[in-house]
Amino acid sequence: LDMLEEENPCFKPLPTNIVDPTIFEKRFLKKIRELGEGHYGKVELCRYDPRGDKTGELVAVKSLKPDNREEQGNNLSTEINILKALYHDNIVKYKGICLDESGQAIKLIMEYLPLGSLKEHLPKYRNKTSLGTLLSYATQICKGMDYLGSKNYIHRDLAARNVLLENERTVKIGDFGLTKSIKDNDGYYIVKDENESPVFWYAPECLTHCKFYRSSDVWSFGVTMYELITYCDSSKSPMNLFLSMIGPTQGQMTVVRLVNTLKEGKRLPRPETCPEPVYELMRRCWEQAPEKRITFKSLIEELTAMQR
Ligand SMILES: C=Cc1cc(F)c(CN2CC[C@](CC#N)(n3cc(C(N)=O)c(NC(=O)OC)n3)[C@H](F)C2)cc1O
Repeated sequence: LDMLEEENPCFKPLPTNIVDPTIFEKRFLKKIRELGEGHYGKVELCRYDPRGDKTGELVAVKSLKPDNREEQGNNLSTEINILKALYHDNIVKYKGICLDESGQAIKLIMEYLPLGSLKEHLPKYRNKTSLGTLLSYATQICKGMDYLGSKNYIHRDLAARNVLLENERTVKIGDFGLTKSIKDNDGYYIVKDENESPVFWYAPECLTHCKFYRSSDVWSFGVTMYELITYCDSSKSPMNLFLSMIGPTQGQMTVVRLVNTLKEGKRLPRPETCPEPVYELMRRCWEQAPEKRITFKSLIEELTAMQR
């Protein structure tokens, strides 16, 4: 029998030095500063420093505010499960999770991209960023979005503030806080909590019927491209331009005025630095009817052709 035991691998003790690299221990996660704040939580820059000598790696950590934990807990878990399953050069990398002792306050650990979002970066590096580079960023965003759509997800919050720079040449979609699966509800998601919605990036069907399709993400991409071409100049932001078009209103009247303005066929105007063909592409993202809008696949082809 002991011959059997020594030889048989089933009896060998499991090695204890195998650790799961996606589990981060709270005691080694040291907060450095806040990177952003959302409705229900925040994203912080942390150093994971198990050796305690500041040689650990920098990571971005998303966590929920205490009073939103129970209602938003499953949203963060959903976001974690979505990001964990996404592998694409233009999507921020999932690194793991951090459980706290109670196991209540789970945290999402992502790679840290120190150049930050396009919203912060483009205004500062306007003179260093050519139109070609902007079109390359737009193409990369479409590649990430086309991949997301191929996995039956809709993003629902595509905007320059959620696109990160890995380096001067590479961008990644960095936040999936509102991403939903449309696997089993025939191609659209019913938008529930209005207060999350960035209305000036939302397509008409989202504002009127609370329905969000893949093609609603295309509309938001068009608005994001508008931001790129204007180097995220806040004086020309989609919000400021739409407010100037619909007149300063407040509260829910804003959405009503916006819907009517869009229904009349009014759209964000062509920025003076924007070549006609590029503006034409934006306009094809802003077709009133969702099914008439250009797809991310076609956007990739047309944007690539423009860069030749
Ligand atoms: C709880 C919900 C919630 C909380 C939030 F704070 C936000 C808003 N937040 C999103 C993540 C954010 C922008 C993007 N993309 N970002 C990520 C990195 C990174 N991975 O490196 C980064 N880097 C950076 O700024 O370097 C100088 N910024 C930025 F934190 C804003 C959205 C939310 O849904």
